[in-house]
Amino acid sequence: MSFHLDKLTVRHLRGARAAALHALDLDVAQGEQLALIGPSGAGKTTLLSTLACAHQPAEGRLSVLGADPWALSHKDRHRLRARLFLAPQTPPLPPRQRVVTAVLAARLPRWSVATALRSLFAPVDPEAAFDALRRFGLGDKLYARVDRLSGGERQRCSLARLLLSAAEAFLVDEPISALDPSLARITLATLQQEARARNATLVCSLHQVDMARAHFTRIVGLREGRIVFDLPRERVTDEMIAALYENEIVEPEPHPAHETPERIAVGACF
Ligand SMILES: Nc1ncnc2c1ncn2[C@@H]1O[C@H](COP(=O)(O)OP(=O)(O)OP(=O)(O)O)[C@@H](O)[C@H]1O
Repeated sequence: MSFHLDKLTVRHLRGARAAALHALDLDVAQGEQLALIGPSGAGKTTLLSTLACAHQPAEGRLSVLGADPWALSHKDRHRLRARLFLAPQTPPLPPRQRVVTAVLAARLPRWSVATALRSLFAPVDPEAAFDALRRFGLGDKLYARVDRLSGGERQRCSLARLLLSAAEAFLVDEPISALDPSLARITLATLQQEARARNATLVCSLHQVDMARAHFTRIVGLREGRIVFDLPRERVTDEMIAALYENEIVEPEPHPAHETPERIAVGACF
């Protein structure tokens, strides 16, 4: 079992009355793949970072790869985290670094200090970084600077790190939020292939419900910090999806009257 949650409650602020996750029960077997869906603020990111042992739960029981992370010593919890890969929505990549160095950093936990230092100056295994980037359609960015990448390219650069990691579970937060439909499909397919090939668990939050239903066989719907459903995709109905997102669609503001060309021109000057 990769993850076992038993009545797990998580609060962002110690002592805060409102919990971000309320008494969640969830089991995820090793090698299983599931999509996490739900409206903004539902708790998807909080759940992923809790599974990554980044948030200490307030109540309930959590088991990650067979261990209670918060009963471990600091050092052992660090070792446990190294067996997981959390890909945040906005990856914290060092801005001035070359893509090749940023991707190879996924190997740091397995390198000696000498190898790590050497790789900063002359990348130790650029072919591996290239292969990982190529699988996400980014092979041509190997030597680009991270701060010159677009939002979608940064996201895929972070996912290329995942391929070079030795993680047994991938926790991926909205990996396709900045991608066009074709790249989104390639990206999800690559993540799923990699997870299958190494029998890693994949928990992936998605805002694109259609993509979640098309790619994942298990769908977990989260709303206001609670699991609303946890079902095989064929049992998830359109009505359930509508209820999950009910009242979440904000009507656009009525269009303002057209600006005169003069005003647009003045605005453009400033
Ligand atoms: N660092 C934080 N401090 C305090 N509250 C937080 C923090 N991060 C998230 N929250 C709150 O926890 C709840 C769940 O947020 P979370 O980011 O997990 O939702 P989400 O489903 O990932 O949303 P989105 O789809 O918009 O990314 C929200 O009410 C949010 O305001």
